[in-house]
Amino acid sequence: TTTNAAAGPPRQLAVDYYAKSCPDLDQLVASVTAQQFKESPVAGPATIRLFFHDCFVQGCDGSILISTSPGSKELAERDAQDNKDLAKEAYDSIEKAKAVVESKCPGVVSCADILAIAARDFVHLAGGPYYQVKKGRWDGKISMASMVHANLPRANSTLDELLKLFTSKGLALRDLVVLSGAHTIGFAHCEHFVTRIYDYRGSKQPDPSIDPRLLKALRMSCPHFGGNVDIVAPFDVTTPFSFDNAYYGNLKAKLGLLETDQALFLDPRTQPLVQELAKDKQKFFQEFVVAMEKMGSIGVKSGRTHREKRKDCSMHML
Ligand code: HEM
Ligand SMILES: [Ca+2]
Ligand SMILES: [Ca+2]
Repeated sequence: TTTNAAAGPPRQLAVDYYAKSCPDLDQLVASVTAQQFKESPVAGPATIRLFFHDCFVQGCDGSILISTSPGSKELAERDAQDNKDLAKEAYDSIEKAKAVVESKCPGVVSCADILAIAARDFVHLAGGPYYQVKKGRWDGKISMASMVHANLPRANSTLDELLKLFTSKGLALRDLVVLSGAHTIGFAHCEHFVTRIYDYRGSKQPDPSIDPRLLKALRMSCPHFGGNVDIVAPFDVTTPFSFDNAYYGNLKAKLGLLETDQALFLDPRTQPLVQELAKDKQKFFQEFVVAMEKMGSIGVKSGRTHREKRKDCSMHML
């Protein structure tokens, strides 16, 4: 075990945290995620991303689920610009799962834990690994839009910037590469890569590290100016709905969508990891599980202040 004097002893998460208080928790959440996966497939990738954005801002504490209080001057995290693209279906999944869990185990399970479980379910439903989720997170009470931007990566962050951010969360270079593999499913709006395909770093030219056919296709979907803001492109052009390791093979073939995706192959520090993961799907799965567990324990709330278990995950209880 490691000592962490400055932060105090880390709160222990445990797979069987609710074994007595809510023994069927995983099945209750699964009944909702399976249904959502069928009815609104966009909920899957969006919920995985929701979990990431929760953990990186104030730790995995459900802070991203809180709604802005009516009449409040300060917006909540979910209304921050960087969270605008998170599909409503993701929040709906968590609300629905919470309602089902509350009906069986009232006042017991945190929203943060439900989000962690739902994210795991959607990874698995899309063909990814199934793993046991450790639980015991408390919900936070603080949710401020102003805290979001500095704690999330940008689509054109450099590898050094990404590393700095991930390291500040206790994640390593390897975790960055492995967790980016979540981009094996899901889509991005044009705004996140439009500069890359028309005016890369002010050159008036596209990024030279994009496959010309992908470039052409992306330009057809996304005009430089005045395009439809709802248009999206898949992160993984080969298997956009399947949670596999194709993402890494794509990076080798210059098929990365964001600058940050392609950077993982371009940088000599991360290229060997990309090569490894492209070759071995099982290895990617094993490492993804470990990295998700690490991400899922960022800033987990302990102590008596600023913690609660909300009845309604979007409710702001101050
Ligand atoms: C490494 C830095 C990362 C950057 C710069 C980044 C950036 C982005 C951007 C710009 C989008 C598109 C959003 C949209 O237009 O709707 C996106 C989507 C997504 N991200 Fe990331 N991301 C990163 C890491 C991660 C991590 C660590 C995870 C989870 C473990 C993740 C999971 C996802 C998923 C699943 C989507 C698809 C969402 C959907 O289709 O609704 N990303 N990301
Ligand atoms: Ca949070
Ligand atoms: Ca895929």
